[in-house]
Amino acid sequence: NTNVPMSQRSDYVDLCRNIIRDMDLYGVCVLDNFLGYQRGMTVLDEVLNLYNMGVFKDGQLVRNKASNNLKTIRGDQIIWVDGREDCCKQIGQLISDVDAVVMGSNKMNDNGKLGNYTINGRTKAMVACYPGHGSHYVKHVDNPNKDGRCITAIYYLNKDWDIKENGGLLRIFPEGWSDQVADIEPLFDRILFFWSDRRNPHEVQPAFKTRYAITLWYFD
Ligand SMILES: O=C(O)CNC(=O)c1n[nH]c2ccccc2c1=O
Ligand SMILES: [Fe+2]
Repeated sequence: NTNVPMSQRSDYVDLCRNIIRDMDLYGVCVLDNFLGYQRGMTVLDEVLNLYNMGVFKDGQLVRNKASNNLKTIRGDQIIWVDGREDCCKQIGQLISDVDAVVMGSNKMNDNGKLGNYTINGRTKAMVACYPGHGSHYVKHVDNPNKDGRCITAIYYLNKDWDIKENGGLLRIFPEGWSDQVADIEPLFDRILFFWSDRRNPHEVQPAFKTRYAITLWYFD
């Protein structure tokens, strides 16, 4: 039942309850098979098409930690998409499905909030590509200084991803969980939610295969 709108899916309520519970307990939530294989592939095709059109901005320059010289490697390459562009209709559908579960969870929670937030907006979709060759993202907090973003939602597009071979693990260091970390593999059709603030410092470990993800940040 992945071709019906998200809010009509039979497991919609379960998905939202799952998000509410995990966000309240851990501040992190991972859902697999979010769109289903078919629709996941249509989103991947649009992203590959964008990449092959060369519209991604060059990634930020980061010093290659491995070599102590100043050889720089390109980190993530990104493009912002609002989902209504002709070339991004399927990405647009993904966005409305993520909206449906985030807003659904927001409304469904007994206090009508998700983690004391009343979500009322989001950024456009940031399509990111880590071009392999060790490209990574240093440990950081998405929203360290209360810029309004409260939930990070990341949809992964990487088929047949072998974490040992390909790297690119997302490691979250949830605050308050002493030495526990959350290791998330960037697997195809997986979606991840986490609080964007200082509760969730995280890093993208070096990737050795092209690694795609689509990120939305929700505001309250
Ligand atoms: O891809 C992931 O698994 C996690 N990704 C991140 O945490 C992440 N966080 N903040 C950014 C800001 C600008 C461009 C890319 C990023 C970025 O990939
Ligand atoms: Fe981040």
